[in-house]
Amino acid sequence: MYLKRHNKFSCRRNSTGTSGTTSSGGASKPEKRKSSIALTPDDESIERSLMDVKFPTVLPPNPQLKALLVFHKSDNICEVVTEACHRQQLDVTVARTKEGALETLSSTSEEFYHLIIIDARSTKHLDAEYIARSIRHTNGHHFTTIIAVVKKSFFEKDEVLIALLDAGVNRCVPETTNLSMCNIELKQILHSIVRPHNVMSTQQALYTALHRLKEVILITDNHLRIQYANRAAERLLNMRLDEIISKPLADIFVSDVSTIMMHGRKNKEFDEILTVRRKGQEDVSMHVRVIPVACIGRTPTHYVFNLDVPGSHGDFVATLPQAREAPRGSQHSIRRGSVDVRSVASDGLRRTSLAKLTSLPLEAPITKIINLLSQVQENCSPDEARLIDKVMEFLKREGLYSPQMKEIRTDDPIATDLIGALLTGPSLYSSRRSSNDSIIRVSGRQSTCMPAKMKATPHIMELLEESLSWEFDIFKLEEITEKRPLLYLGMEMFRRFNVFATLNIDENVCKGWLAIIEANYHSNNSYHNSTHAADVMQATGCFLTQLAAKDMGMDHTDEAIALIAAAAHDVDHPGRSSAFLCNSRNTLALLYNDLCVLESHHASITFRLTLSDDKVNIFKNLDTESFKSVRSVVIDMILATEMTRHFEHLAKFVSIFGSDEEPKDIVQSEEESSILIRRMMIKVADVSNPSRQPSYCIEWARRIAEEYFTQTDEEKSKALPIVMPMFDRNTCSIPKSQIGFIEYIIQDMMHAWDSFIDMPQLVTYMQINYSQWKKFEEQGVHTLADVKSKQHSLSVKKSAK
Ligand SMILES: Nc1ncnc2c1ncn2[C@@H]1O[C@@H]2COP(=O)(O)O[C@H]2[C@H]1O
Repeated sequence: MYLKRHNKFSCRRNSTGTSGTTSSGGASKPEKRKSSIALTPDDESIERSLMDVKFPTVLPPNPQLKALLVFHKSDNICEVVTEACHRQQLDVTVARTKEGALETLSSTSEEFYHLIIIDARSTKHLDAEYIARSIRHTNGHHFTTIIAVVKKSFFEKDEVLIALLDAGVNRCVPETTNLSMCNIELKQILHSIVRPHNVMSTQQALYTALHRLKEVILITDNHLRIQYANRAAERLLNMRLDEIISKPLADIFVSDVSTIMMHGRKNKEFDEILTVRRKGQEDVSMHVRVIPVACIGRTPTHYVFNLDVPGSHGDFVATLPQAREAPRGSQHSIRRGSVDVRSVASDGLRRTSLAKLTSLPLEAPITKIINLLSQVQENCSPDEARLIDKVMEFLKREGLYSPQMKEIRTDDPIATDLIGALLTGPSLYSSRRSSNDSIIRVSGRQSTCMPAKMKATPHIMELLEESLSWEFDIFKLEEITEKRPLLYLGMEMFRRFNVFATLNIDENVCKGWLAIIEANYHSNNSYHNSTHAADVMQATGCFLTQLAAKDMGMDHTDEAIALIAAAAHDVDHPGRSSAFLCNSRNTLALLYNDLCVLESHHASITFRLTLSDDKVNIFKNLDTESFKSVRSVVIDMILATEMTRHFEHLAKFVSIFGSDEEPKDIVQSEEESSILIRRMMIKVADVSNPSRQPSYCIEWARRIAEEYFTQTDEEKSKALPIVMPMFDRNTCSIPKSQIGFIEYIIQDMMHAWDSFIDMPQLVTYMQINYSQWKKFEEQGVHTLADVKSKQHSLSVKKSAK
């Protein structure tokens, strides 16, 4: 139990500085109080002189101080302490027991105190040592001042006082019934301990800001020995903090740094391009600004270095790998002891770190411009350089940095064909004239509201028990549901994730929705059919489960949205690519101006179908605002599956979640983070087939190859431009296409997602499949027929076991 006594009005300094007392129960309105440790005349002069110095000193304003008094009863000592606190205008809370005191500081309580005064006169009623130790062990009480009131006689027994100080007490004060002595003692404590603690906590905030800064900051002492380095400095130098601290500055610069001190002695800033030495990496030229700071006396005691990469402006440093001993994999995966994938894939698919993303062929045009400007800046006058700095400031603004694919260079023409077709936008489509046959037959399907008959046989139910396993057999479900896997799996997922309750919707409406969505997938597509949709939904269910298990779970609405988007993300896919639709002047390409043609169509038709009939409208019970927000997230997720922006989505995700820190530590709104996670989740689910177990992976590869070949067949027969000429059923090597797909699209993405979500099986299966494709390639397995016969022999072997 603790008693809270706000004595805000019982004693306060009036405007003339004299003290007056008002009744705490009085109805008078509280005046705005002067801060609790008001600056004394001495303080004010200190503040003035600090204002005069060249560099700002951190003097945060005094907050309203809060004190917790832990006294088991209100005897005369306690009353004197309480009164002294009131005189110093502290906001006082009293606790009578150890439990009461600790309860107010517990993690669930929002209370915090600048000052805690514990009655340590006897251990009979209160164990002051225990209380102090517990406070120090409670998060967020680093800068709390703890005072122990002890018996005068204790000052002869230093072991008692030392034990208290060792437990975290800042000062032991003798008991007194003399109010003015107590008042003076308290004032001294406020000035000499509480106030510095307050300043230190502000400095801690500044250190945190420095640590997060994209620019590199180093602070040295007056002998140019490094005292502080921020995280960007660790990244730049490719060294850990303990390797950097105390190092002479000369060790990290190739350029001569002796002139820095000459400038410093004249209190002058230094501003030049210097070359930095980086451990195990190439040297890099940096724009170095050095500010000398005199903390004591007149000559510089410290130098603050601000290093900036000409051209890439900090973003370069942000994407550098964190200095750490991790020959492969993130610390995250090593910590959890993930499978040694090298042993599985010894043939050379190396585990790449997320930093490899920096070597992806991405370059924003803005980077080129900034590089050119930096070159100009090196040889111009200081005034011109300042102007260029300003220009670069503008150019650094968001939106100008969206990376685009540069030229793709692979050794293999099949990979070049595939990656080019997946990642390039409409400008690269051939402009050759072509037949304008529409291949989309949306009308007729669209208005069909399928009766959602379901017969969940024991066999289906048994299979669905495993529906959240990464090894779930989606092809078996396709077979036993007679090609209606989406309906059955969808209902199971909706049930498991409580979607009926979340959307406040009848199960039958959900059934109807899944049925109409499934009916609008083309069952004659070998790949983009409802089995693919069910597969993506199943992967999404696995990811949602894992996120929840890792305490990163989404809320119920977001889970429902993710499942809905996954189920519908390819609805009415014609089995031809967007490029094909553009080349053939399909109505959809005309409707969407050749931009994100398929994905725009999937999103649009999802809502057209859903809103077409109340019997399938799973959103009908949402209010207008909720519907708007659900709709926008579903659309965003479906559009994220568009592959031309693959690297943009991946790079954004890695830049936020790529380090080993918890996402919450990174300055990014929760909503922005959720968007990145949701996009990445559906993207990974969409192309997770190379990370499924080998027999499924081969089957998916066979299906997508068949679909690509059918497109090429049609392009040939209709004399259309051939989007992927290498995907000719007579000549194409399927293993080669899979090797390229894994190397260029899948690998980095799976590593990034695994590092975030902790599902090492994604990487392990990918490695195994990669090795398998390499082996097939060596064995001369190329065509669909070859792959089919391999599948056959593998399944025969499996059933013989
Ligand atoms: N195993 C695979 N091999 C080659 N391409 C694939 C494979 N899996 C998915 N894709 C492609 O990746 C694309 C992702 O978006 P879509 O589903 O629209 O179309 C998909 C296919 O074109």
